Amino acid sequence: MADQTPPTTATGGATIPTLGRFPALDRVTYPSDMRNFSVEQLKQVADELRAETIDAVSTTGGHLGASLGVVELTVALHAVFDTPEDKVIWDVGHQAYPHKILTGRRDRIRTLRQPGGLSGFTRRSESTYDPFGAAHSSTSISAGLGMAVAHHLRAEEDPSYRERSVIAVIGDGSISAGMAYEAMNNAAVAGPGAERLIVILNDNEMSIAPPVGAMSNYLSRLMSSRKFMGLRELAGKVVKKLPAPVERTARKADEYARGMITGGTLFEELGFYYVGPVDGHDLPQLVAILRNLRDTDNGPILLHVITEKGHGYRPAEKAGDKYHAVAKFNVVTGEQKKGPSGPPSYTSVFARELVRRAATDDRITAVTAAMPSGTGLDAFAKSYPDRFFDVGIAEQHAVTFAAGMATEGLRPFCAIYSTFLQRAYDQVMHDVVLQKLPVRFAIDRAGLVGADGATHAGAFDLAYLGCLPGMTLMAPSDEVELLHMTATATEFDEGPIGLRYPRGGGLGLDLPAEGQVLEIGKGRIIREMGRQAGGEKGGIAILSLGPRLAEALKAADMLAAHGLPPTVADARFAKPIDVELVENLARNHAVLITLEEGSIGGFGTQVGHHLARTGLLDNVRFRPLTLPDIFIDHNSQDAQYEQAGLTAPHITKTALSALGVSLTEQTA
Ligand SMILES: Cc1ncc(C[n+]2csc(CCOP(=O)(O)OP(=O)(O)O)c2C)c(N)n1
Ligand SMILES: CC(=O)[C@@H](O)[C@H](O)COP(=O)(O)O
Ligand SMILES: [Mg+2]
Repeated sequence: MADQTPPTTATGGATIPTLGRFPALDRVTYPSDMRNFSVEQLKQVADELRAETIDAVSTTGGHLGASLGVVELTVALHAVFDTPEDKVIWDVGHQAYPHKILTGRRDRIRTLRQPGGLSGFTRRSESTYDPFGAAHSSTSISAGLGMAVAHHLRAEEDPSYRERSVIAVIGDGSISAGMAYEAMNNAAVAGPGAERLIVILNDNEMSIAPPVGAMSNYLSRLMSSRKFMGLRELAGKVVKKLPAPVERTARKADEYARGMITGGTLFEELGFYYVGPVDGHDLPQLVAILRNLRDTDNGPILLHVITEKGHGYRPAEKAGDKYHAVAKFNVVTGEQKKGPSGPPSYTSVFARELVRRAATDDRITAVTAAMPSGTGLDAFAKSYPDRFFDVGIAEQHAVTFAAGMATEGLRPFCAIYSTFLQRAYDQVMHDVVLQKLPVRFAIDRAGLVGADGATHAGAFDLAYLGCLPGMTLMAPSDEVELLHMTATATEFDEGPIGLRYPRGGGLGLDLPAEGQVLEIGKGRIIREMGRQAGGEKGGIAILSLGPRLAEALKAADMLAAHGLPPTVADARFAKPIDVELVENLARNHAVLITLEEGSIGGFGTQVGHHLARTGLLDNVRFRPLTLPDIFIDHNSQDAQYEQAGLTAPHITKTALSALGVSLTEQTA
């Protein structure tokens, strides 16, 4: 088969096999199909796999750069290990597209991130080759260690249960997070089974942005101070299997000797057997090394692999972001098909106001956990590099770091996606809220986010922050409101405050030159029709929090067409709720609907609780509209909200049915 080399095509300066002609890859539906391939054949599989990945993502969009960097590693892992019995865990899972193609999902790879299609991350329910679901980073070593230890326990109970290798592949960005260290700290002492854990550090010197921090510097030094490890050195390095106590003594002596000669690596100090650095694009070498590691139970092992993000596709290699996440694109030119430029994103409006305010307030600082462009703080960094802090993928640290700054009289803005702030919950509660520290949380990507799906949905922040005593929480209904709320957060020194806003563009409203400071805990009436229009049935009130207000207004028009124009109010604050507004709406309307882009337990719960405690619930038909109690899969944001039942027709239907009016009755 090696002589069946496919013709090649120039694509963006890179040379890849002609699309659609994959003689080697076509023979591989599952990894076992290539386990008897020669290394030459595996190389051909890798070339074709890269081309197939590029072609597929050009039609779907997605996380291309990370996937291209691990093509050779993916082929080598599946060729050498007995997957799915041996477990390969991809940290984050955004680099797992080639893995999906090789593990029975090639026929669906062009449904990636599409409605009803493959997830953009690993997922247990999708394949037995995905032993652990991911999307939030830095979980792979913990999960892998758990599996390795569990395998051993199971094997002890049941002799037919063969011991397995567990491989966790983690990036240089993801290894900066605390969880990775917690896992490594535990690995060498976790007990029997842990010696079957192989951590592969996929070091491409990139996170989403260039990686930051001492660990990243350390890895660069480690890489540049040692030449790539060759097979000969490896053979000397991998100690033969010995009875456990002797082995441990031998390893101690070995580590000591290496420490004396070369300075032990951090990983060796943590009890890992460090192997590397090795060239992660040299497939024959990778195969040989992995075979050696597979056949030793001398771990836990850390294999340090050097790769290039975007490798093998010139437009990605040349791009500053290495094509971390791309829209659909032209394979030949690499040009991305960005849609028509819509209104400015919420993110950029927040950043604009923050930058403006920071010009006259040097107490404002900004903290991101490895998402400078995603949070818009790259703009802040350009203007105020000394007041900008990218702490790496370290949300917990980011929050407590901001708390420390707040104790010194600064006005820190901690800008974190809603879904990633979940990881720092105890820091929010214990380090910030309990101490009433004025940390400002800019909670981006609140609500449903589209193609990243359930793992990235900002569904829960209203619930998990709203229940904290002394927390103030705002949600803008449009971009002008976001400007005001950013201004409000800047001036609010009474304690912690959060503003949550969605992924994507605003309504295209004209933005005033500056935001106005809002009165804390006060909403606003947008239309006051429900009371008069209610007639004998009583009127309808819709109290909306956040950008669903646009749908509330559409529903208001629909209800008006039914002769029942409602009152519509914008709550602005999820906490403290505007008690006066809520009570008036409840007293003066037969139906009160709350609306929010968040889960059960959020704004509607706060309102419902107040109504119940004051007895007002006895007299009003209260209908809280929230995200449903399910995880909503990847889809367009609009389709997700449709599925969630948070669109104008749903609101209308809810209002009418609460009044006991059927739609057919009204249309008749
Ligand atoms: C807890 C958490 N914070 C932030 C992110 C967003 N994120 C996804 S991938 C990524 C960079 C990962 O870098 P690295 O591990 O080096 O992988 P690479 O993309 O370079 O292969 C970040 C910050 C995340 N997925 N999870
Ligand atoms: C993999 C990951 O977690 C990020 O790359 C995420 O997909 C970014 O999402 P946004 O596109 O909303 O910034
Ligand atoms: Mg990286």
